[in-house]
Amino acid sequence: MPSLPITNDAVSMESPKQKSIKKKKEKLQNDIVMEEESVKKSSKKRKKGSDDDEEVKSGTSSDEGSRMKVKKEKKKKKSKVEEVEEVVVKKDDPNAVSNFRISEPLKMKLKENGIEALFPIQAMTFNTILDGSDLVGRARTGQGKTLAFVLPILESLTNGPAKSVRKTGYGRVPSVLVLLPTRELANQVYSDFEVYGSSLGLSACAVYGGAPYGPQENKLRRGVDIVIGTPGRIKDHIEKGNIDLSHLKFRVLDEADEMLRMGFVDDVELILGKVQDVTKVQTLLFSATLPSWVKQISTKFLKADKKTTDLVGNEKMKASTNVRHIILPCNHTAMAQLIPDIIRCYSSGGRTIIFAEKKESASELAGLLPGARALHGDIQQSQREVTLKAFRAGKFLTLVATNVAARGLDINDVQLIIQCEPPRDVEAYIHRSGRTGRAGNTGVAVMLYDPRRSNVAKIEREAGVKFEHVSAPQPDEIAKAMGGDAAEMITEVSDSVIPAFKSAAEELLKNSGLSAVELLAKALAKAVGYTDVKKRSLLTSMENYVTLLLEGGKPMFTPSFAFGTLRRFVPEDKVDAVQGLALTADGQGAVFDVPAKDLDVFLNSQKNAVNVSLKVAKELPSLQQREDNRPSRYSSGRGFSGGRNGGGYRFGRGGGGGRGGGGGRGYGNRW
Ligand SMILES: Nc1ncnc2c1ncn2[C@@H]1O[C@H](COP(=O)(O)OP(=O)(O)OP(=O)(O)O)[C@@H](O)[C@H]1O
Repeated sequence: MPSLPITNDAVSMESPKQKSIKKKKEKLQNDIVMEEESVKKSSKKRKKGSDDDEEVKSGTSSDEGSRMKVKKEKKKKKSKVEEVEEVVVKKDDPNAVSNFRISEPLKMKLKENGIEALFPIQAMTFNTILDGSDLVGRARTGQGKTLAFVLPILESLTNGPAKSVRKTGYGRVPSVLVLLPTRELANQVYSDFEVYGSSLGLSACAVYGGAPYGPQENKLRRGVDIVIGTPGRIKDHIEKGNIDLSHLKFRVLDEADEMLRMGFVDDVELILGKVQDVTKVQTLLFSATLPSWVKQISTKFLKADKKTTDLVGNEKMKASTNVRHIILPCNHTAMAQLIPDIIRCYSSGGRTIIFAEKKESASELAGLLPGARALHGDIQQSQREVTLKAFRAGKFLTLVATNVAARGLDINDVQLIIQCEPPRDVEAYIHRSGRTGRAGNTGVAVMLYDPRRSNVAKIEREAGVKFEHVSAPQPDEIAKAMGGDAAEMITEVSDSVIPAFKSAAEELLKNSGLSAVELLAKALAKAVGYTDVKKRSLLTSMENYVTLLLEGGKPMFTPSFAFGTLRRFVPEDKVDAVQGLALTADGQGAVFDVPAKDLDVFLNSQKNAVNVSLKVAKELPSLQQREDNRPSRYSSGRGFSGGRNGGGYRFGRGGGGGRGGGGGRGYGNRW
């Protein structure tokens, strides 16, 4: 049977009607902004015109009135926006929930959770799954692949083809088995099945390693309809006789490529092989990335007439289109000091997930960043769950994780992803950066890299992203990013505090030797916790270093040639202190960092050189890329083939450690 057509993502699927509604919404939103601006302006005018305290006060109270009016208006208009939205969903959207064979209780539950229409991957696969086909589904991160299998499975079990054959009652054996790569993902998918399944009287159970067997066994013994778990623990339960797959109706491989890459391929095969009559089971395979070797493997697990819905296909851009993909040069020594500023500039006050390659690096970095917590495979499972729950609840805003958090995790308001170094696989880049910009929201992914060692071009090429190149945030950018927040915080402080603090303020103004504006600037900085302005180099992002550009009037083929040129006119000890020297992409020069205190020595010594130019780089030029010859982490679909040598590092202490990773069960040991 033919595959479903490959279509573009949600953005390009807008109908003319939807476009016109979108315009209406934009107009309404513009109106709101314009009205706000006009109130701001009139309040400014009032303040300007009043000299005496009383007048300012009355101006302020009328400001408050205006602000409340704007808020009310805004609310009214927002609800208009929502109304418009609802009309689109109800009347015209072919993906409206009402257009699918979804039963009433499930519809209600979806509505309760704000879901009125299916996302494209869900809409395009719903009937195929409900009508009984095996399916390979692929859509970019955050596009709703989980509900793409949850909804039709639930309907099939309660109102569709699987209804008549499904086991019910106490001690029933499961009808659905979902295999996925991480424990955190198991819990997340479990809660989707619980939320939506309970509305139809179906129950689910999550089973994964690191958690006690007892409660899992009890639940399985009482009988569940859906089992979700990681391959190792599922296999254990099968072997202990706790899971009976004889009446299975659905097998789902979520994040299939990662499961197989992690070395779970034997476990997965063994589990899937327990199903005696495969003709009676529907198998679904979903991921945002489907390397060709996974497609080959899928022919082994899925029926020959399986369907494929691939919303990425041959499109160049494989990563999320809702994410700004940024790269920033940085050496490991500078990382822990730089990251807080990246968060200040790019997180919009939301949550940040930082990805480190190794467990030790994640713990170490979490310890160095105020308010951050670590999540990785060496942390006890119960603590992992506590940490993730607290992160979801907003109790802390920075999570430093290994790849355990790279796949599938859907956490509200993650605005920023930071990757401490380029991952080896393009798939890892796609999934990590996809923890933001989900369900139509936007986000930022910043990847740190060492220009001399990292190969970002490979990721750029294979993920199809066009990286924005930026340098370490400089004080003016930080002030710009935070100044608005700071001003808002000050504006929000009640005027009632003025009399209490006025005399202290007057005293400060009199004695500080600073103007009122300068003092206020300091107060704004303090209000957002930024008390020390640091300049950073463009190349390594190190504090108190400056990036210099050396050009010699002829091609510079190697770093040693550049060092040799420098040695001709700069004192030896100063050349030895140079950091991060890298050749420019045009082959005509080199950039490197020098301690700010040595800057004059470098610039003045060029008087002794002929045909050489040395100047402070205003921006980082394009640099030569290192070709990546590292072996692939997996081989021909048989899971992870070996560890990675080197790559370990210590934060703030420089240097690269060398520790073999991997071993055992693929990544099990790495994260
Ligand atoms: N039809 C819908 N309408 C609104 N929100 C939805 C809809 N479907 C899913 N969502 C929300 O979108 C978010 C992303 O969904 P989901 O986690 O399933 O994405 P995904 O494609 O599996 O991503 P990843 O590839 O990263 O695992 C979730 O918060 C989910 O609740």
